[in-house]
Amino acid sequence: MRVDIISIFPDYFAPLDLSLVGKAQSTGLLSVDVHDLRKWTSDVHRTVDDTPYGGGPGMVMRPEPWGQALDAIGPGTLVVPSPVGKPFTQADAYSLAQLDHLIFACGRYEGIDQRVIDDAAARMPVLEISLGDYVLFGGEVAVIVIMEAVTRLLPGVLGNASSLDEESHSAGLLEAPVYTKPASWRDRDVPDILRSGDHGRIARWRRTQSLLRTASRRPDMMASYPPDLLDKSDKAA
Ligand SMILES: Nc1c(O)cccc1[N+](=O)[O-]
Repeated sequence: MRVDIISIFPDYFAPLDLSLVGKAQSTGLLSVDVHDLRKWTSDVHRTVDDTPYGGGPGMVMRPEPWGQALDAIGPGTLVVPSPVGKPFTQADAYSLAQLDHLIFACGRYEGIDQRVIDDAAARMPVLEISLGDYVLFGGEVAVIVIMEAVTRLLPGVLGNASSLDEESHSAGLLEAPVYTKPASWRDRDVPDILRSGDHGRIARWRRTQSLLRTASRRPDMMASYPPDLLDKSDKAA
């Protein structure tokens, strides 16, 4: 997978050289190129913003630098993290992980001139994605989150791909609580079932805990969980 990131703060993306994303780059599973938007400015002050038409607070990112940057880097699938985007889900991470070329546009200020999105959409798929209903300074941190969610799904990145099967949000439920040694810690013991060695009962316990946790914390997920995936033993939970 090829990834291009366009930002006025390219240094924000140093974390992508760390951990598994960094390893994915070093093993050739992923290439990440970060571009300073100001490279496509032509004035002495390397201006990327201007006042909004129609008035209002703040500044808007000018279309010219973005248009030239996307002309140079595209086509690909343009991903624009934005508070007005579609909420990002694990399903979206899986979809993005299937693509060959992602281009991330990091907006700042009050956002990017709408014509940049409209012009790009005439030449490539454009996805406006939101991480949540809150306001950030810009799209950079959202790109790091999306990059981590997507990279870990690339074949060969995780040593044990089966761990993807049961983790939260992949199976449509929150995962069960996890424990490790010691068996007792500050007078709190690991549930006996997990030390029983009875893998069938352990699997059922984890399933029950997953359903209970999802029902109590994410009723929205429970409501959209396919009923035919709930079996008789679940209903007893
Ligand atoms: N919420 C927000 C923002 O305020 C600015 C850029 C991106 C996002 N987001 O992805 O959620």
